[in-house]
Amino acid sequence: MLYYQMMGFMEGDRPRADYDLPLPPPDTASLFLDFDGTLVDIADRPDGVVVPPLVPAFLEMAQKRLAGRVAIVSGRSVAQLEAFLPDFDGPLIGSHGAERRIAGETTQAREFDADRIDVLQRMVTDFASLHPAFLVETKPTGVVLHYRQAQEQGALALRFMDSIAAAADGFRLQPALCAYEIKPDSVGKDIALADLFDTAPFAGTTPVYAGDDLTDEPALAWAADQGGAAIKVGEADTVAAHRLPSPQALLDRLGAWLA
Ligand SMILES: O=P(O)(O)OC[C@H]1O[C@H](O[C@H]2O[C@H](CO)[C@@H](O)[C@H](O)[C@H]2O)[C@H](O)[C@@H](O)[C@@H]1O
Repeated sequence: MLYYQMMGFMEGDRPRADYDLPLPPPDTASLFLDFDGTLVDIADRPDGVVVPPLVPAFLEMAQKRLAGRVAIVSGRSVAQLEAFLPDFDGPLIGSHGAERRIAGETTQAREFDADRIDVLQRMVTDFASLHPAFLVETKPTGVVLHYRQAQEQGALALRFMDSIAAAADGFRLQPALCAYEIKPDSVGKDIALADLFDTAPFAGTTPVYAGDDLTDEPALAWAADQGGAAIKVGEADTVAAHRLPSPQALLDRLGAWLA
C-alpha cells in the first residue's frame, strides 16, 4: 500500500505524488527550500503561520548532513524569516531575491527606489483601509495586498494593484496566493539562487529545490537546468518533474533522504 493510501487519500483524488522521487547523493547535494506552503502550511493570515517543531529540527539535521548547504528562498522579508526560524543560521533569500542574509549580514540585491516604495506602501495601505477584509504587508522592497479574507474582492485587488504597479517605473505586479504584490522588477528567486550557487559551499553541488507558489516556478526550472531535482509542493500547475502533496510529505521525503 502506498503512503497516500495509508493516509486515507484515494488514488485519483490528487495529482501524482512522487514519494520515491530520485534525489542526488547527499554528499554532493545542496537544498533550497521555499517557506510558506512548502515548509509550513498556508494560514489565513501572513502572521498566522505556525512553524511546527519538526521544521527547525529538520533544518538543523539537514544543515549538518549537507555541511551547511541549505538555504531558505522566500517571498517573505528576511526579518520575517528570522522571526519564524530564529535558530536557522544558513543563507536566507528574502523578498523574492531582493534581500539576502548571508553569513549573518543582510543586504539588498541592488539599490531600490526607496521613495517609490514608500509611495506604493502608502497607496496600498490607504486603499486597504476602505475594506476591512484587506490586509497589507509591507516589505523593505515592496508591498503586498492580501485578500484571503475577502476572496470575492480578488478582481478589485488586481485592478488596483495592477494599475499602480504599471505606473511605478522599476516595479512590477507579482500575483501570489490570494494576494497581489508589487516588487522590484528584475528580482527573482532564480536570479538570487544563481548568484548564491556561484559561491561556497554551494558551487559545484547538485541542487534540490522545493516550492509551492508561482514565484517558485523559475527557481524550479533553474534547479532542473542544473541537473538537480525540482519538487512542487501542492496541486498547482508546475514545470517541476516531481510533486509532493504537503509540507509534511516533503519533510518526510527529505528526512528519509538525509537519514
Ligand atoms: O515564497 P514563500 O515563502 O512561499 O512566500 C510567499 C508569500 O507567503 C506569504 O503569503 C502567503 O502565505 C500566507 C500565510 O500562509 C497566506 O495567508 C497568504 O494568502 C499567502 O499569499 C507572505 O505573506 C508573503 O509575503 C510571501 O511573499
